[in-house]
Amino acid sequence: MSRCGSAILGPCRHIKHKQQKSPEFQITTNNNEAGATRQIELAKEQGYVTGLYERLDLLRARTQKQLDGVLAQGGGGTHQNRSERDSFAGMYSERLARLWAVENGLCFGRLDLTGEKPLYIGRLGLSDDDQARLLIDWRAPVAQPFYRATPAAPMGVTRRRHLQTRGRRVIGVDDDLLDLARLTEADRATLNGEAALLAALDEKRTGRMRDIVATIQAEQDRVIRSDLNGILVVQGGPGTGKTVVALHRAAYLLYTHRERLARRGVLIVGPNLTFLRYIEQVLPSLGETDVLLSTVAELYPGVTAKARESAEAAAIKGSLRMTGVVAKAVQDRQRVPLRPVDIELGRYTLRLDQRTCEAARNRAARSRRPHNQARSVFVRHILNALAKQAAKALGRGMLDEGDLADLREDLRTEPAVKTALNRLWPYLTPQQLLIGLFASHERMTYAGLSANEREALFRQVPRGRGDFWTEADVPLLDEAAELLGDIDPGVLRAAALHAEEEFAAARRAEETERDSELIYAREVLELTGMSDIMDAERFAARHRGDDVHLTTAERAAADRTWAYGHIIVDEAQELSAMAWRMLMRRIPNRSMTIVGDIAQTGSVAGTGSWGQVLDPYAGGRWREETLTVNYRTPVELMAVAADVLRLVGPDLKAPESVRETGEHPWARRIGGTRELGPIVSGEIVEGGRLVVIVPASRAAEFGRAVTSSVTGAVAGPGADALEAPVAVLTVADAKGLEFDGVIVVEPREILDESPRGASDLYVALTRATRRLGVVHTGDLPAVLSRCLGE
Ligand SMILES: Nc1ncnc2c1ncn2[C@@H]1O[C@H](COP(=O)(O)OP(=O)(O)OP(=O)(O)O)[C@@H](O)[C@H]1O
Repeated sequence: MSRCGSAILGPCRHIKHKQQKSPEFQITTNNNEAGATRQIELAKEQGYVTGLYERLDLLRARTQKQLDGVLAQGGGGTHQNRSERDSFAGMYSERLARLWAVENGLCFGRLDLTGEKPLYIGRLGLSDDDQARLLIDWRAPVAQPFYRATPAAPMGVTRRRHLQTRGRRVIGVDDDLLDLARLTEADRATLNGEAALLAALDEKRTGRMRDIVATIQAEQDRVIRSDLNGILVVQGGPGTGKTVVALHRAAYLLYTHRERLARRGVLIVGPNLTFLRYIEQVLPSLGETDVLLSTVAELYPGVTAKARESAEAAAIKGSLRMTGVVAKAVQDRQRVPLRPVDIELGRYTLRLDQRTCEAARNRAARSRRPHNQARSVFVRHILNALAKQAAKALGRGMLDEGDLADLREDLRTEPAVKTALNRLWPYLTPQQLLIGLFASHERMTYAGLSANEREALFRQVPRGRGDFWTEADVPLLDEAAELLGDIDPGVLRAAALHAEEEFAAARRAEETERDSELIYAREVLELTGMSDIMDAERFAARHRGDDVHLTTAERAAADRTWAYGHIIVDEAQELSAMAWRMLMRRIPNRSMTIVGDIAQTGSVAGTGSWGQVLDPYAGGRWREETLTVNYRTPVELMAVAADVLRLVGPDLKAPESVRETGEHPWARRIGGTRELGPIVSGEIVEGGRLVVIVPASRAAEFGRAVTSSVTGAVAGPGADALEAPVAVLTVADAKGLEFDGVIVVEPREILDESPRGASDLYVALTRATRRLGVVHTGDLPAVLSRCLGE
């Protein structure tokens, strides 16, 4: 027992810690007879499981044959024939993928029910040719008692058996006896209620999250099977299974509402790419592949938001006030010129005065259409005025409507008129709008940003197509897209044809014109950029129906206006108000699962309460479930973290750890960075994963110190960080992840470097499944000294 820890074990869960078994589960026999009975049970289960795999092989062979048959028909025939073949081929491929996905752990449980044949529970449902049930899908309603039955409420279950398998071999059975009156001597030989869970929790970490289908706990099962409709918030401390439960919920919802969700798709939003990598194998292992995993940074099609920026800039951009700023920035681009605009047309000069421009602008604004669509109203008004002037100039006096229409058309294609119209009311992509805004103090002032805000947000116009966009820009691009509306693909294509011409014009402009003109020229280039053209092509292709081969997730990812069937948000406390606004646009039916922990909020733009985030969209109509048991962090380590949690909020309650390991956390004072390497080397977990969590402001320095002295160590986020034996990460990068061992470096600096420093330190201290160490140069922060002090 640690100095600080105490064995706080779960409330009324059916599986408890080994040393804390409830009397019902403490029946064990250790003699030879029991060993023999156990072997007999194993052999029986092996027989059944072998039969299931034979059935699975048969179904795979049959489905493969059906798929081969369809593919052998080739690509000929009518459009209808082709489309039917495509959909059959899609259906068989999908079924085949599902049958292959369940190879590992096909069957993991058995339910013995009063007066009925046992039910075997597994990753999918199987029946024989006479439709007799062989295996029940874990998501089916009849499988529910496997996760929910307790001795107090057995739900008709007399025994719940966990089958441990390796490949196709049954290597162990592990029983919960729920109806003790029916206990036989043979039953007593295989009792070991909590073994399956503890075995799963004790395994070394591989850098990838595993599914928990065999050991879902009752409070988690309630969340997984909660109704599809409405917003469900799952609040829970670190390690309570929020992520893993959210993923199983996705699989459950797809199974239960397959048709609805297959059409509209499910989106899972995670905090960063490393995290998505960490969880990406869970759903495929449950046989579900057509789900879109994304970060907020990737939610705007065609934009890769990789650039970094200050926390201050991100916080400004995350605030709801930016809706007004973006709206003003659009207005700013609907200019009324300060002086009349002269348009040279050969021998004639036409003049656009301010009154005409203002009238055209007001008419366009009154149309209430987005900027790019309202442009046609503006253009019509201006062309009318110019046509009348031109008629006069040509000495043609009174013209009828037909003649005027011809004149308007001639003027529309005149380059000088086009240039004038583009300046007065340009077609704008969201990218152009924001690039122009952040590159100009004048525009930012007009949009309502203060001097300090302008200072934080100012960015030069990008020179190339390098990393320009940040994660916090993405909701702003989305906001701008709403206000600007689409640009007609025809216009974009025409613009592309003139790209070369415009490139030259832009270069000339760059040489001769003032700053704002330069920006304008660059924007023209952006407007004619290939990425926009490709999007337009894809858009057109989708409308022609050419995109049938895309999965729902792929189609959804390419379409900013896609409305999903369900959205799951993980680490949801980190999202800014603007990010929520963007997400809510993608889920008009508000069917959402939001998982997170308010105590772990690290982002300055993140949230301090679920009501604050959700009430504007759901008006109080959302429900909350709480997860209370920590499956990751052992008792000994959680005692350290609990002290820090009190710093986050004196009333916050740490989750109860399910395990004790007997391994005590340690703290070591060092003289300098040089000493870090040997300490890290000494903590490497053979065959497991170790993370060194460092203050963000010194990530590069500590990264170098560790990677230069520890073989195989990597610094910074990414797939390598998950796979390497040692990774050096900041708290933000380690959020949501877990490791066998954790070393937290300079906790004082982590506390001090952000207004949410206490939450950050809490997150850092709760990443370990087994070992925790703290390394510091100065004094240990007081909050750690109770458990780690001398
Ligand atoms: N019922 C269970 N059976 C086996 N393992 C479980 C179970 N529930 C949770 N776990 C394991 O506990 C660990 C923590 O789960 P998870 O990462 O989902 O927690 P979390 O609440 O999202 O944590 P955090 O808030 O710190 O990100 C994971 O390894 C997960 O697989």
